[in-house]
Formats: sequence, C-alpha cells, structure tokens
Amino acid sequence: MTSSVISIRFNKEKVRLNEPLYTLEQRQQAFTKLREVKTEFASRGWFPATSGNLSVRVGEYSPEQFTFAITASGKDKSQHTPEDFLLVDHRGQPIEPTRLKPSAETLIHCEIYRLTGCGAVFHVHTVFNNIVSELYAERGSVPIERVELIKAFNIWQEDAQIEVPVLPNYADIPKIAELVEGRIDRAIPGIILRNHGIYAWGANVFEAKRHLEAFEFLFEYVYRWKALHL
Ligand SMILES: CSC[C@@H](O)[C@@H](O)C(=O)COP(=O)(O)O
Ligand SMILES: [Zn+2]
Repeated sequence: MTSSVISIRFNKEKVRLNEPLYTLEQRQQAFTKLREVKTEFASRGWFPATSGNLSVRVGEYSPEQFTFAITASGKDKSQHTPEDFLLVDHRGQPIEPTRLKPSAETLIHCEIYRLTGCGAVFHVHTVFNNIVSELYAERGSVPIERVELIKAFNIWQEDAQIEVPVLPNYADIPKIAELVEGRIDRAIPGIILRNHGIYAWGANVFEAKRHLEAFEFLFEYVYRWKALHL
C-alpha cells in the first residue's frame, strides 16, 4: 500500500493521514514469515490447544505509530488456512477490513514493540516455561547462570547470570500490558507470564526465534537441574 501522505493542521499540531506505513509486498512477506515460523513451532508442539501467538512488524516504525502482522485469535495454529493472520496498528486495531479477530494478547505485543522497537514477537506456552515461572513467581524472575546458551542473548561474560522477568497472569490483558513497561529488562529479550507462557522478541524473525529457542532450552535446564537437586 503506497498511499501518499496527506498532512493537515489540527489545533496547530501536524497530523498525518493515510500513512504510507507499509507496502503490499512487505505485508505479504510478513505473512509468509509468520506462516513459516508457525509451521516450525507447531512441529515442536509449541501451540497446544490453540495457545500461542506470533507477530512480525511491517514497514515504518516510531514508538507512537507502527503496524504489525499477528495471528488471528483462537485458531488451531498447527493448521494453515487463508485466514491465519491480519494487520493491526500500534493500538492493536485491525487496519484492513476483516472478519478476523486479532490475538486476545495483541496489546502485550503492542507494548513490546512500543518499548523495544523490535521486529518480531513470539509467544508460546510450554510445560517448562510454565513450571519455572511458578517455581520463581515469588522472586519475580527466573535466575539462570553459567549456561553457554545465555550467549544467544548477546551476553558474553563467562560467569553471566541473568534474571528472566515473571509477571502475574491476570485474565484482564490490558492489566498485564500495563505492567510490561516496568518489568522489561533491556538486556533480556523476554518476559514470562506466570503459569501461562513466554513472550520472546528480537530485531527480526531470525533473532526472535533464536531468543525463544534459547529461553526454552534454559527453562528446561533450570527445571531439570532443580529436579536433580531437590
Ligand atoms: C487456549 S488457551 C491460550 C489463550 O488463552 C492465550 O493465552 C493464547 O496464547 C492464545 O490466544 P489467541 O487469542 O489465540 O492468540
Ligand atoms: Zn497465551
């Protein structure tokens, strides 16, 4: 969509209409990438019972205005249909005529894009991310140290220790979204909702996938280490 920018003056403030935020090619590329990632994560069993959601940012970005492609709500993410994804704006509102509903958790994606400027956000529910979030819920973060895969987050110290933030899992998604700003750690590209699942992000699909895989490896490590030392 290469619409021209129309500028108007409103209360002396310049407001842009018909933003050329993305092209049709970028939209198609985002849907294709989401489809590839969805296929791969489904093959790992990372979308049980329709859980999980994926998004990729499309086109221009500023913290105040951006667009992203996201999975439609409630779909069986192991199946492909012509109605799996839709485009939403920085408020999580669909920006094209559609009967699809964006993911119920779209507002959390919005906050992550707004705060980090990242290019992709992936959310999965796994037994390991649920168990470690419960184990460390009171602490408010999952501690991980001395594991090589911490380097997947571009943290290169030999004795690195990280804490992955754990947020409460309210039924009210806007209430969770409000907490994100206070809990994001710039060095750690992920947050866990207690007994729910992880959101991992990255500059692009490749990086977000690497981060998510690293988190899941580390959570399984933490779980198994704990189980061995109980
Ligand atoms: C079916 S349980 C999972 C949902 O409640 C939710 O947490 C989830 O991850 C998927 O929601 P969705 O609206 O399909 O994106
Ligand atoms: Zn979820």
